Amino acid sequence: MTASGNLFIGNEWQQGGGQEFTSTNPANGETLWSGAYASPEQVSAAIEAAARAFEGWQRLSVDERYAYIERYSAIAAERKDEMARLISAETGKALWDAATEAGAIAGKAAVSLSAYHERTPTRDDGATRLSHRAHGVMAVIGPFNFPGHLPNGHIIPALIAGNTIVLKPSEITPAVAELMVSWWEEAGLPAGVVNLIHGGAAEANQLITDPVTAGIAFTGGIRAGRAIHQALGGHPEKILALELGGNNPLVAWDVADAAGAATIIARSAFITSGQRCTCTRRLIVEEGAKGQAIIDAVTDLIPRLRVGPPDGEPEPFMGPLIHDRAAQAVIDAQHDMVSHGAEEIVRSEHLNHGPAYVSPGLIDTTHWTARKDEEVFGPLLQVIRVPSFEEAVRTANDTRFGLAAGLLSDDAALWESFAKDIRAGIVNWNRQTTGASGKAPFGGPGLSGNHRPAGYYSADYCAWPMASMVQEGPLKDEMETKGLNA
Ligand SMILES: NC(=O)C1=CN([C@@H]2O[C@H](COP(=O)(O)OP(=O)(O)OC[C@H]3O[C@@H](n4cnc5c(N)ncnc54)[C@H](O)[C@@H]3O)[C@@H](O)[C@H]2O)C=CC1
Ligand SMILES: O=C(O)CCC(=O)N[C@@H](CCC(=O)O)C(=O)O
Repeated sequence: MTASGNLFIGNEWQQGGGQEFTSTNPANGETLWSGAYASPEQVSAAIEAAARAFEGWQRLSVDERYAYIERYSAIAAERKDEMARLISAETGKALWDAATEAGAIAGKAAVSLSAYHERTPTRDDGATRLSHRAHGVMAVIGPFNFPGHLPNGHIIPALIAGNTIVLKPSEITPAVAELMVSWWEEAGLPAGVVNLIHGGAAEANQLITDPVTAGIAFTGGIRAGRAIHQALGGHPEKILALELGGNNPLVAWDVADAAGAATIIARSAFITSGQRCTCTRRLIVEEGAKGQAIIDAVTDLIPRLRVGPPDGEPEPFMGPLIHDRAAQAVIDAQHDMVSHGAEEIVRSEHLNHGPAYVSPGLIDTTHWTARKDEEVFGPLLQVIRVPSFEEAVRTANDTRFGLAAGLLSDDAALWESFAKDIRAGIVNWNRQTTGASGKAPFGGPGLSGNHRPAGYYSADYCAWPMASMVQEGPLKDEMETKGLNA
């Protein structure tokens, strides 16, 4: 935390008045950061500061607002190594993986500006006019797994549109949020345009239900997403964008290069230790020799994936999970599957590096009798063998979620058919399910969100359209009024 405090309200750093908490490096258990949650009064003060700033901020032109954002992005680009090291230390991501996130933070501004112009165009033909207006104070609530890039992916489009922000990052990753907010301060942003509070569910709930908060951009799991949706029931006046999890399928069918497929599968399932919402959770293959060849290739590859300290040499493929409870949850999920008929192919195991580490696991859940359609947020990949491609697509769609899906196949006709029938927002062919493009919308149907995709379409939930019919003055009413007595 900064010398003067860990909350940023109205451009002042101040100590949190609520419960004290710490952030821990999952690779070694060391305390990385300590601070305190915002008190209820401080949550209110942050909202008030953002509300005061809104009037002036929304009156600036897009170009004027963007000038601040460009300054922030230049700082982010200059200091991306520092950010990568912090992300890696706070989340346990391999340093190379954290560096891609730090790069994405720096690269978000330009793409968000084109998205704003494309998605919220201004039109004026003399008689009708279309413009877009900001909502007001927007709450941004972030997850731990992309503690910089994902909140940043809400904040920048919201600021371009003219909103002001109260950010509540994950309580597991406060330090990354703090560094990011210090860059906004350094960029000279007017007081109150971006505010930072820390807290958990209670603080988030106060923030979103405050009558002044006009919009909520949330990225996280289904449980919190549902709680927010319920808390805002009966409040149609608030814009709510929920980016939630997935139980993402990857179908491998008619692929000659099984080893090549295996590397794509590994990058889909195990990158960031399986802690991406886009990670493949279910690998669907053909019964018999063809499917077995894919499974064998993945089985051979798994021991080659280096798991170790995020900054280790040689560099690891993946580091620890976010904490030891997350690691244990993977082991428990695997145990639950095995006790209901699933068969371990490569067992996910605790590793000597520390309690937050587990190795990648591959498990055949074809005969799992108590199948759960839940996101296991870690490096455990389920295999499901099916007799036909139709059954593969049916199995892929057999989920309440709908975030990402993929097909690995040499057959273009299968891809065309897959793309027509699969139900997911991100659907890839011969590419990993992870690593979505910021130039595309990011979200999906079902329990993966509430139909307000982020990424390129974030501009949509950051502004509302204003339609005008206009006639230049002086006023002269030339329209006929029917039913009017002379
Ligand atoms: N679709 C997407 O864009 C993405 C989705 N995710 C999902 O996020 C999850 C992992 O991140 P986590 O940090 O563990 O998620 P989480 O849902 O536990 O926490 C996310 C945020 O919600 C807050 N929160 C928790 N309970 C709340 C409540 N009742 N009301 C209001 N706020 C509450 C937390 O304090 C935190 O800031 C996974 O499920 C993953 O799939 C992660 C990244 C991207
Ligand atoms: O908004 C964007 O730039 C694209 C979204 C994105 O970066 N997605 C990442 C991470 C999301 C996650 O899984 O937490 C991805 O697709 O890997």
